[in-house]
Amino acid sequence: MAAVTLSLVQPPCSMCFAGRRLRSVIVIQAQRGNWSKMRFSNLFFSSKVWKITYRSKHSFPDNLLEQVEKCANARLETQSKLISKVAALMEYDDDDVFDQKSDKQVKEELESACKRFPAISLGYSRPVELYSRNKFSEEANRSILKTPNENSFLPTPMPVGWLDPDSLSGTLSSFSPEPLMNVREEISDGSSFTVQTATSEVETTPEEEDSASAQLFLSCTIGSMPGLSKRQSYQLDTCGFHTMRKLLHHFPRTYVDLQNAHLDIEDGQYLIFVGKIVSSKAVRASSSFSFLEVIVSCEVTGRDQNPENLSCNADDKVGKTFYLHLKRFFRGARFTWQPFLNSIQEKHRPGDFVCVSGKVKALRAENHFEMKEYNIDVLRDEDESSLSAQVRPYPIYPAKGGLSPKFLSDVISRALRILPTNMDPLPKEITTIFGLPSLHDAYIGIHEPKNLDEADLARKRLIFDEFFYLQLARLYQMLQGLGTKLEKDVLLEKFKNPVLNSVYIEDWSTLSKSFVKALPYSLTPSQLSAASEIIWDLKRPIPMNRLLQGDVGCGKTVVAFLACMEVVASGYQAAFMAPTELLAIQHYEQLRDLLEKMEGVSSKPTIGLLTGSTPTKQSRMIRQDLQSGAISIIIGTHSLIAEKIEYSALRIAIVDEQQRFGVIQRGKFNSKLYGASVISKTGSSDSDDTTKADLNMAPHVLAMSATPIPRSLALALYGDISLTQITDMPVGRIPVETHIFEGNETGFKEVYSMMLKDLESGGRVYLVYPVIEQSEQLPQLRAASADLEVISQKFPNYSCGLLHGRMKSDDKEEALRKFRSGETQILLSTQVIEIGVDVPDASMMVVMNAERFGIAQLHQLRGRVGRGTRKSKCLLIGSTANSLKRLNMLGKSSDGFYLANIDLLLRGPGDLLGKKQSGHLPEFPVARLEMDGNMLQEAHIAALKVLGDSHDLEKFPALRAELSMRQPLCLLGD
Ligand SMILES: Nc1ncnc2c1ncn2[C@@H]1O[C@H](COP(=O)(O)OP(=O)(O)OP(=O)(O)O)[C@@H](O)[C@H]1O
Repeated sequence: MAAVTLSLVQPPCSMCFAGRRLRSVIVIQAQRGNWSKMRFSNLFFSSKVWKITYRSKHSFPDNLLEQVEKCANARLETQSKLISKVAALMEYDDDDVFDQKSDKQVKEELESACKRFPAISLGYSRPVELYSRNKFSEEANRSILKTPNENSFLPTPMPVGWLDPDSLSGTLSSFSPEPLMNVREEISDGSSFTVQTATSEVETTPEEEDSASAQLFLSCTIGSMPGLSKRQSYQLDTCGFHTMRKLLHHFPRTYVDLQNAHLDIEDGQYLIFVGKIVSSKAVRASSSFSFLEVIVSCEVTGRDQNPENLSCNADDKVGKTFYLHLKRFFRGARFTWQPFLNSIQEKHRPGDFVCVSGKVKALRAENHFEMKEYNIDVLRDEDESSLSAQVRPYPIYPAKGGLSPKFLSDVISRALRILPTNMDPLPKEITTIFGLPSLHDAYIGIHEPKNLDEADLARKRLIFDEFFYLQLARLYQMLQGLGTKLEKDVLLEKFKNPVLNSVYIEDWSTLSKSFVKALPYSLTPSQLSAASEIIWDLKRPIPMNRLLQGDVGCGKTVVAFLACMEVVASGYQAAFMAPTELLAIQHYEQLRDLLEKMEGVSSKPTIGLLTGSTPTKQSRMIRQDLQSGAISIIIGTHSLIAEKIEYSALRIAIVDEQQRFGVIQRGKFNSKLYGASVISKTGSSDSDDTTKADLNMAPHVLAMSATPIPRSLALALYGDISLTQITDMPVGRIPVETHIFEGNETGFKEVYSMMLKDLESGGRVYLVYPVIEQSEQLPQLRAASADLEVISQKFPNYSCGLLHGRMKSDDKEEALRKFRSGETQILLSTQVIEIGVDVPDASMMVVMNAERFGIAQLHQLRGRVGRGTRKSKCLLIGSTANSLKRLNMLGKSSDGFYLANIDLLLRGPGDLLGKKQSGHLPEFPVARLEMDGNMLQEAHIAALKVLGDSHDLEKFPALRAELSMRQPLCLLGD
């Protein structure tokens, strides 16, 4: 049997609960038939226990009974002490049961009781505090949760300790609510009844106290919410609703259109009725199951829609009486007690006017409907009915952790009643500018909207908050890293007017100018302005953080090379990090060739290549050269940020954003601050800007995105980054022709014939497959390895190569080299070639099972061809006729940004960015980046405005507190 440990040294509030629990235990155990063992000095009290419990057959916890029994033979004071407990549990005043004693007597009694009942540790709290049910929550609790409406949401005056069936019924099925199991824990855990806030330090002045405490509301623990039983708060807490914020952020999944009842009710409709209770019956169905059935009769009037009655006057209204059977079920022995059943039955009195809303289910009898999930409000009089039966959206909540939607909606509704109106941390100015409701109204609007527009506006505000705090945190963190107010102002200004500054080519370094001269083509206007913008940044003593965006094949790499040249010209080092080894090698070779062609430069930059496959000895030498400054541009993969790598004077890190170079990696580059002593050997510095302050500056970061990321996504991913876009294509590019085929016999026949034609005219063909090996699970997928033989046989006059991720690095490079040089004319590959592979002579891209790839991905693949002057084609083969629809979109547009936006809408950001990158996207509970991207930009502007007004948010303490709560700095990386 469960042992009960009662600690009397608990805080008063918890004692009150401990008492209630103990009472429950006594009642339950007495119900089990042990009531007769109890000895009480007060006969009336004894009979009360008997009355309540006579029907039941439970057993009493031994030790408690023993104590009570022993008490009967003990001294009067000891006896009365225990009886006092029980009496209070049974809601009687001490005075009814025993006489008041002097302090001395009490003290003596306490000491002797401690000896006699080791299971009970007695303290010095006044018993009355322990049992006073009025001290349900603490004063501090109230100071935060108090509102004018509060009283109406305090617990209904049911017998103390009894569970409110209305709110608990839903939870019972999923929890095993064995009341005894939690007794020890609940009694001993008194601390949870004090107000606990999950806030970090919040600094407020006395004047702000009021609003600050209102803002703290959201951080109050769920246990501090008035009107919840300890059990309910425990259940809520266990299911993740630790704070009021968590609870209020359990948003409705959807809303159904709640309409006023009409004459032609259909099964499954959500309707509102106003009517009169006809009967209310609570029935004990078995020893552990009971139910309540309330029948409400409702008169509904309206025009008769029956065609047979069309002869009637159109203005004539007819009436019908509907009977609603509202049913609620209770599982658990304690819900079968007659007093409990009486109490719930009495809550709904026949004759009461009520407003009922919920989903109807037709019963067999005509005009009779059942409602299992419903809301019922008792109206004061019949006149109120017209007011109550207003059409409104009916929120449908998702269940969570076993808590039923009904229970959650009830608790949320209670929380809304005590929501302070002045809880909004956002400055009023911001909400006004962006036309947003206050936070209070947003919570009300999302949970209990009067109409769908209100719900929509509320959602807008909540989305705005999600985006706003993300932006604010990122910008705030950046500002913290800057020293002077001026620097901060300049940075914010730069974000407000992003395309602000650039350096004309005349002012570029000699090295950069010579590099431009060495190019076999002239830069496009877009490339020029991108390079100028970047070079302007490079000349400033603030670390650059820029994203270079441009459609596939637009020529981003050469712009990045120019940034390297500029840095090297100032006597510093540059690191260029590629996502794959293949690309690192490609960039290295491209740069090496261009440098070779460079003329009129006394000392050319020295370059190095470092990847995971670089032999140990060689990599050691490269590391040494980096440390000494002998290498001025290093190209490689992730190995560039390995711990052992030390740079002598790293000034810029260029990163291909395919790998989503997050703040954490950026931090790694930051940790590679160069030592002031060593300056790169190429230091033919034509800039005198190098100051001492420069030497300790974190490197500039230039990220390159081959995926044209819609601006909203870029903001969500980076927030703090400046954008540079290349919007034009090199001159002479011929748009790639896109053809879509169904992967049937005819389709393939046509594809092969087009391939042959292209090969005959000297072209080179990529064949891209979704998988390397054929799989039994997905036999419809063509596999690169398996197809090598088939294709070789089909095109016997041409040689085929194979390239996939499982090959060794050398083999991959060899396969690509052969294809680039023309030794092989057909390259069967997986999507490893999707990123950055540049073979200008390739003229045809064939994608097998194209529906397996995202639109943005296919656009990237298509970008592998048409990079030279040859007319190129892209053939997309869909497995089924159905899959062709989506592929057709590619046929219609070659604009990467347009396609990326479509992909974002169709498949969400995860697919657009690929698993690796989308893993870095923040999670937004209500916002969908693909739908709400515009709001992100508004939030960005708002964050800039707020920080512009107060760099460290000193003017907005509430906002700062909220920010620290929402965005712990550890989440922001670095
Ligand atoms: N202004 C230009 N005129 C002609 N050709 C150019 C120009 N700029 C770059 N190129 C060439 O265009 C091809 C593609 O350039 P690059 O690889 O830099 O593109 P990218 O934007 O990085 O593409 P991807 O997104 O595929 O990585 C290269 O062969 C490059 O030499």
